[in-house]
Amino acid sequence: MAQYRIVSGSVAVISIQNPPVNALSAAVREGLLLSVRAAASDPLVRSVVISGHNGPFCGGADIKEFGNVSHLESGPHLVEIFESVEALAKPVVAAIEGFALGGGLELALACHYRFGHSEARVGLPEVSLGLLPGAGGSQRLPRLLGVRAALDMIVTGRHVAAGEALKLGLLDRLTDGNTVDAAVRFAQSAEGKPLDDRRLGNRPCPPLENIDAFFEEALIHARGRARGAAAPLACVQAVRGAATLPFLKGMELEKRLMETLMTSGQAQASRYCFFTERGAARWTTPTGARWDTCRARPISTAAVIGLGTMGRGITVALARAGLSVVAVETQEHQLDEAQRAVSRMLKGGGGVSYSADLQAAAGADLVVEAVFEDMAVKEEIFKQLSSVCKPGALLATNTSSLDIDRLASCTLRPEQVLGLHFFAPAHVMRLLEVVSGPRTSPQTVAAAMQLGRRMGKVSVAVGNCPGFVGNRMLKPYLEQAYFLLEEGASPELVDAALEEFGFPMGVFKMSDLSGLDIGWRVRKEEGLTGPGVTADQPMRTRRGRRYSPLGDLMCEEGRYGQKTGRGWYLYDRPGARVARSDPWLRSFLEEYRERHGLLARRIDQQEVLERCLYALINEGFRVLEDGVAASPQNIDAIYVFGYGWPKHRGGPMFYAAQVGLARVLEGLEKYHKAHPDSPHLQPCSLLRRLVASGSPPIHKWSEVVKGHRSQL
Ligand SMILES: CC/C=C\C=C\CC(=O)SCCNC(=O)CCNC(=O)[C@H](O)C(C)(C)COP(=O)(O)OP(=O)(O)OC[C@H]1O[C@@H](n2cnc3c(N)ncnc32)[C@H](O)[C@@H]1OP(=O)(O)O
Repeated sequence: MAQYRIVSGSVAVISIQNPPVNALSAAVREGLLLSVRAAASDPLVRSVVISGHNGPFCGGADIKEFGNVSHLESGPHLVEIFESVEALAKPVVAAIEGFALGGGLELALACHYRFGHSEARVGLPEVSLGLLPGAGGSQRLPRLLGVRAALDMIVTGRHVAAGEALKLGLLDRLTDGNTVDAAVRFAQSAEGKPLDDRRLGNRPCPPLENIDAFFEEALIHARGRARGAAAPLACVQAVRGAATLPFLKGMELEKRLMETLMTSGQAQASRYCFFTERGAARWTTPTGARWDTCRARPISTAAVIGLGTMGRGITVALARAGLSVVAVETQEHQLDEAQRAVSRMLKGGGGVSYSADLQAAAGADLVVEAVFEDMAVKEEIFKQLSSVCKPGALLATNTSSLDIDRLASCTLRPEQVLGLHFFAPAHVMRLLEVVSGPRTSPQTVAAAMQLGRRMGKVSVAVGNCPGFVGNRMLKPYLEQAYFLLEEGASPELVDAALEEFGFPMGVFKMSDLSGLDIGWRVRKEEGLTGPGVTADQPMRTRRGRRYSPLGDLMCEEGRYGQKTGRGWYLYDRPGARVARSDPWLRSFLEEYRERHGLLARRIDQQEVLERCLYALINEGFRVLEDGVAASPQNIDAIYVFGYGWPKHRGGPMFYAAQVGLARVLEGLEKYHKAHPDSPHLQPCSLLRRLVASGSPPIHKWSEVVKGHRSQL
């Protein structure tokens, strides 16, 4: 798995061969070490070039081996191989095309020179796998770039483009031509020259003033980036080692830190996320249609109907994916404003034209309706689109919860109607829920999934039900948060618990950000509040179950969140972002409790987490049972990429498996006993069956789910 050949009489070219990303599997490591030894001992060889076969240099260690200690242990270790490379008495040049990531870049850092193609990118993304660059990267990179630049790359894990890498001094030269040929020529020119100074292990780290203060601040910053995640903190510690210890001592520290991370639940969860992200693309339907057999008609033109915040973001996302887009808004003043906003986001026209007439959608391959959440309005638009649009055009709605099938019924082409549930801001957020109704054709799903990929989204195929997967599961989570306020908690307490768990924002801050009026409108539509509710109905009960009117009361007070400068928190002015505690809210909650005879009790963070998260997870099991999501992995992808679930906790279903299904069941039983009027706390039958069948690992849950009707 490492090809070895001699070119130009004296250059050994070692080529890593392990498609698709030339990962450093046990076989590659074996081949690499043998090749390095062969080059060292062959008197005819005077220099060495290391490259990747067929394009990419190397995507790093083989992540598939990480869960399997015997694979990881077999073959030589990366550290040993890289030491041999660095120690070689002949110049070694890395020829980097495509990407050099993780162990791939660590290999390049062990080489004496680094040549890059101008379109290559390099990085140490281990942190997003819950790890640190554990094969010398945390010690060599600071010696090359200095602590600041190295720490930034290691803690963020970002990919650095070749141009920037050249400026940083990470790459020695760039070429637009054949990188291997250029590296071979250079290697020959370096034959016989001294190498001591080129060995990063020999170099001291460039000095840094106020080391203690610098690393204190770096730790605070790393903690803030991903709350509760261990890897960023370990990265900072390792780089501090590089700045303060001799190379070999630093390597020992790196090894100790890596050993702790490698076996941690967080690394396991992050790795799981890596594969769920990619696995979501492999969709299937109950009719047997599959991602790899179903042909999708390509989409090259699109129309977006409605240019509010969502419509603008969707327009930008489609235009950036290279589609020609017509953006339609029937209200003229809104159209002008939207045009300016979209142009700003696209930094120019970007293939978008504008119209106030729905007829402009006539020639589009795909239409995305993004008007506000009102079924009657959407039905009318779909009726019109059905006659305006060309045959074969796909008609999508960006609704976040309404019935796709009802909209399909307004058209003469129900098999071409689907939901494309984007998340705000639509041009930034990675998640796309691709929602099929019972009549949506597999070709329609295939086209949407392909388009999602073009837009750089994590697209997940889901079935049609109120709220689909993400918002359906969010409902019980929100509901428990409201109940906790009624029982004595404050928004600050609930948010602190969730943020400590790792969410970037607690539920109440999130609600202030997205606007309390959105949920209010949905509840009105569902008949839970508003004019349809008669005065004789108890305020805290709906349809025989506990109901909290807190959100409705807040909206009646005009507290919509950030946009009004007041919500669950107080803001300096409408649109401001910094949330402050609001004494008004405290009195409001006290009066509310008194009015309803509720006794405030002490609530701890554990109860907050268990009530909110277990209720959400329980609904996740119901989603699986109902066949609305194809797998627990798909649910987790939705939560990690659309709802801020911390990656180092894998997603709600993975988290349930990690906590232990029996413990989740026990928790739900306990809370349901205490709150029998809250059906979301009643453990669902799939969870019970999984526990009864011995809590199988997550990849085997589908065997227990089997037999249920798929909605996909
Ligand atoms: C003592 C030291 C011990 C351990 C040291 C560890 C250091 C490391 O190197 S950790 C790994 C660091 N590398 C990465 O994090 C890179 C991860 N990969 C990517 O970011 C991307 O895959 C990519 C390399 C940029 C390529 O992207 P793209 O072209 O979009 O293809 P994908 O769909 O992402 O991937 C294709 C295919 O390859 C699989 N794959 C990718 N990287 C790895 C890998 N490092 N190991 C194993 N497999 C990998 C990926 O899963 C895809 O396969 P599927 O079957 O579709 O899942």
